Amino acid sequence: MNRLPRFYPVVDSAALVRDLAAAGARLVQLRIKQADDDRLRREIADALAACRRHGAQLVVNDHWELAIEQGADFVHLGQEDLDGADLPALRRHGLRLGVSTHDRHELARARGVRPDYVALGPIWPTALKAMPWAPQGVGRIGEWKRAIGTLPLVAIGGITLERAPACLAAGADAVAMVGDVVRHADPPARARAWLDALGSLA
Ligand SMILES: Cc1ncc(COP(=O)(O)OP(=O)(O)O)c(N)n1
Ligand SMILES: Cc1nc(C(=O)O)sc1CCOP(=O)(O)O
Ligand SMILES: [Mg+2]
Repeated sequence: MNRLPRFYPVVDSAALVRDLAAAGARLVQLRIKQADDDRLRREIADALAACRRHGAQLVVNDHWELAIEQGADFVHLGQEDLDGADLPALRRHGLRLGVSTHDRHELARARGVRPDYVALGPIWPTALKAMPWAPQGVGRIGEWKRAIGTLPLVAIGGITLERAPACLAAGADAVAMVGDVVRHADPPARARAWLDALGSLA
């Protein structure tokens, strides 16, 4: 298992994938929740071209068939997506898999599909989406890491640059975020600040 870059931004456009990859991000997720297949194809293709140009890896959230078609590096799936996804097809086409977890049951289910990383969230409250889970707290990162060992763990939910070191110290291998970068006045500059703060391992 190749180590995940510690800085893992989640964005909703190929343009932002491009800008963050150009700024130095080496793992970026394209998370588009409402779009028709033609637009999704264009966005994924453009995001992938930008990642290839800058030596970054692209994660596609939800849209696993288009991710296979376009040759993305990773797919990220939520628990509700696992039933409908053709996981053997992902493996056949060489895509790696990230799975969301929010409680012990979901962690056990995620581990059962042998993902390349699991995510735990929301660590802190998040404004991005309504979630039925209470904030996990930093302590649960350590609990998850002790449970999964060398399987990479991504922390997500309310994570800011200021909060990130606590997540990494608690055992997260990477930190994922939306608002702290996407809602910043200058997302590429914020990405560079993240990369500087997380050091060469980012
Ligand atoms: C790195 C990472 N972790 C968790 C999520 C959430 O994914 P999911 O459960 O599929 O929910 P949506 O993002 O689709 O609303 C993620 N996207 N990335
Ligand atoms: C997309 C997502 N998934 C979560 C989970 O817990 O599975 S929390 C989250 C939102 C992350 O956005 P922000 O960094 O702005 O809080
Ligand atoms: Mg999803």
